[in-house]
Amino acid sequence: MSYTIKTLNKISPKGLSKFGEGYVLDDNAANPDAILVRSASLHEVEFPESLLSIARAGAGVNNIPIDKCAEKGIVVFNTPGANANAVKELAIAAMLISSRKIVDGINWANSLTENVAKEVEKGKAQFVGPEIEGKVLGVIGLGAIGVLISNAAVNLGMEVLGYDPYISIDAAWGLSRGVKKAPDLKTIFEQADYITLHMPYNEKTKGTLNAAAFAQMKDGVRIINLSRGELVVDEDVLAAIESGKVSTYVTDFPNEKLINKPGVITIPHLGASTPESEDNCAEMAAKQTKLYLETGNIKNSVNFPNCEMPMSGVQRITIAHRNVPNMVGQISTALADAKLNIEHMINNSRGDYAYTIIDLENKATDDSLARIKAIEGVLRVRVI
Ligand SMILES: NC(=O)C1=CN([C@@H]2O[C@H](COP(=O)(O)OP(=O)(O)OC[C@H]3O[C@@H](n4cnc5c(N)ncnc54)[C@H](O)[C@@H]3O)[C@@H](O)[C@H]2O)C=CC1
Ligand SMILES: O=C(O)CCC(=O)C(=O)O
Repeated sequence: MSYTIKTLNKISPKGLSKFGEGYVLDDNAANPDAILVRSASLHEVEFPESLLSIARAGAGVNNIPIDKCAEKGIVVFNTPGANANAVKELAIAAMLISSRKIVDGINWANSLTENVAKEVEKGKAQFVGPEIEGKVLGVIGLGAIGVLISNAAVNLGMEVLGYDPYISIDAAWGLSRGVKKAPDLKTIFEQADYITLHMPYNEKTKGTLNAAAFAQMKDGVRIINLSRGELVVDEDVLAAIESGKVSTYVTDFPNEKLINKPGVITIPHLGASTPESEDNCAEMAAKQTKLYLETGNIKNSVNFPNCEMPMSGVQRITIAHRNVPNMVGQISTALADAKLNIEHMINNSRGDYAYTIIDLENKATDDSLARIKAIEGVLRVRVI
């Protein structure tokens, strides 16, 4: 069996090498079995019938229409935590450059033409900025990145307040005891000297930092946004800088409104741009894709449930379907009517969608497969 993988964006060769024999890597494939992508938007893309999966080599999946994919039985993966350390390190740098006027200072030093050493000592007073030790950091979103930055900030001597209404048990276990729980955003807004955003961008989080939020914050607060531009209302943060409410806004998401504005430091989406994180993300994306193509097992999907079973029997069929009653009953009946015996089976659900893996003792007939495909709510049937 040979599979074609289409790659969008620069995906680390170390990760792509995981595919190995039997895989064709083609940037221009018209009918790929799988896509590997970083930040390229797939919202306007028409997906071919051949496409079985999309793997986001990274965390945020707002560039992928995950519900549309689910309806077509296309499994979407991401790579949880694979670039978290890279973002944590940039977040620490962002806090420091938001405080110490390092960027303005470097630009100024480079603009000097003569008597440089003397001019530096005379002019440096304009670039004084506060230390972060002893200050209050508000972390919004305590997932893979939020936990790392919270713990690092505690170690740097900051007081850390964390807010996450959906925190996972694993994330809670990973948090330093020094991190205090904020019961709501208001607490973060009212108490933090620095606020850093580490939640996903979606309809609920869009514009979380808006004029009403800035009004509740301390004067001179510093805002770090390495998550997604849309979480902060550009006009409102610019107005808050103008009024002195916000001292500095560091964002990894420059746009025409934000570049070259006083008080705004724009970084060209470098959060995950380290060799280590590019390798980690690509390796994880490749491994998950390979696993899915070769076994139908799903690991780290964002639109279907995770579902894994060791291969057994003579033939495996997988069914991606809507999460509706009696689906397993209808599938089993179609198989039983064709005198097909199930050796092992697993069915998991997640929200509106579910996934079933069945290992058969004998090969499925075309008729039985056609019957399963025809069941209302079945989105994709694969024979492996
Ligand atoms: N600048 C860059 O290059 C990168 C940016 N990112 C961005 O950072 C985001 C977070 O990444 P990870 O920590 O890896 O994801 P994650 O999924 O591990 O953590 C996200 C956390 O946000 C929480 N959350 C969801 N809605 C929330 C809300 N309304 N308020 C507070 N918390 C909420 C979730 O419960 C979860 O704990 C990604 O979605 C992505 O947009 C991630 C990696 C690189
Ligand atoms: O691939 C990249 O450089 C961006 C990473 C990112 O934004 C993410 O993982 O959400």
